[in-house]
Amino acid sequence: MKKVLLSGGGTGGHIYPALSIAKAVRRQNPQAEIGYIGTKNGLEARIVPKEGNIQFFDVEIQGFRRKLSLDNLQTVAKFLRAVRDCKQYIRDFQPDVVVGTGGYVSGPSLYAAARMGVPTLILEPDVLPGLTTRFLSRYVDTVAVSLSGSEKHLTKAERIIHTGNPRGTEVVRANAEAGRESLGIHDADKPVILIFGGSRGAKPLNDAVTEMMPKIREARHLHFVYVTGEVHYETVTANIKDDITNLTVRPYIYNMPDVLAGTSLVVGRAGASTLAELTALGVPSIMIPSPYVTNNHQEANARWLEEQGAGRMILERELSGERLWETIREIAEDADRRRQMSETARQLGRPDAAGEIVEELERLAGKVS
Ligand SMILES: CC(=O)N[C@H]1[C@@H](OP(=O)(O)OP(=O)(O)OC[C@H]2O[C@@H](n3ccc(=O)[nH]c3=O)[C@H](O)[C@@H]2O)O[C@H](CO)[C@@H](O)[C@@H]1O
Repeated sequence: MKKVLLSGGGTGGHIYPALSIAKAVRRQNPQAEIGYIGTKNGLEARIVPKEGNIQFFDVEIQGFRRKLSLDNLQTVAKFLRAVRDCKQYIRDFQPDVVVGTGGYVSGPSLYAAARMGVPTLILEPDVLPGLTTRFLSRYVDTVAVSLSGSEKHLTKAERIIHTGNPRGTEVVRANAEAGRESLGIHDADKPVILIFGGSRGAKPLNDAVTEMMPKIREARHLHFVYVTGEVHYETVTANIKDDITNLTVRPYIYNMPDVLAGTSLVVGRAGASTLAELTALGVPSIMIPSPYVTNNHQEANARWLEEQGAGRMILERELSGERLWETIREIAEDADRRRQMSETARQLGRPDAAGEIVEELERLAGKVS
């Protein structure tokens, strides 16, 4: 397999799995050429170029509204234009296989590829497949699912394989020491508590963290890494005094695999990639699922983790600085409990996911060429 064209966007949960696949492809064939179809204004336009050596093709696309609306006519027009652009990119790049990892942009890319007879695979990261996967499932050659249960919503798919999320593979290869160093944490024995609200930050979580700041300042035996999300950074940091020595605040973290590998406890949202990362590494967590997602799927994710004993869940409507602090304290200060949660989490992980996906891509590429 020499040329792979990836496509996924909007949030980290769709971009990072695609990049993990790119890395796994290159481990097998360092000469492989990788292309990426994304939107100019999406997070992918910032993240993908940082990987280096990936050709970026941009398309314009917008999502469908669930209600009947005039906007949807415009969406259809944009979709058709995007399909035309993708066909041109595919003709230029000549990929052996096209891979989608979700987000609206995967729609035209995979649809165009399937129509042109180029082998296609889509990865579904969540238990409840999104609109794009449901639409594409009848056109693509393979749907790779991350969590069992997805398959029953994808009855039109020709072939479904269970792989897990490739982000799991990437984090187990990460370097914990480099992660801590990059944040200026030099004490190897100090438990690190990483707080982040998905790839874009979460205001309700930030409010709770602001409320517990006096407690954080006192807990010198712990180190807190607090990722606010780019858009919230200025407002949040304006209220934090800069003399808190056991706290590192960042708007965003680009070397998350290394940072996660050096983390003792994560506090955050329950998106699919985050879950894959925590379970592959065996990091205990306190999840505050986002209630603003389709079919409340993050609560299902968080509940799944809690029921197995790998994490704790606090619903956003019950979140307060005090409640969060108590839960952090219970786990952070009990090393045995952390070890137990960590072991349980690790048993749920799928560290081989990327390799399994690459194997399927090889099979698909070989089928046609
Ligand atoms: C709000 C929303 O709609 N979220 C959805 C979105 O994922 P969303 O991007 O919100 O969340 P995910 O947990 O899936 O992915 C976040 C990714 O960003 C990384 N990260 C995060 C912060 C940071 O500073 N640096 C960094 O690298 C994390 O390590 C992770 O790899 O798509 C997922 C997959 O369909 C869904 O499960 C989520 O429910």
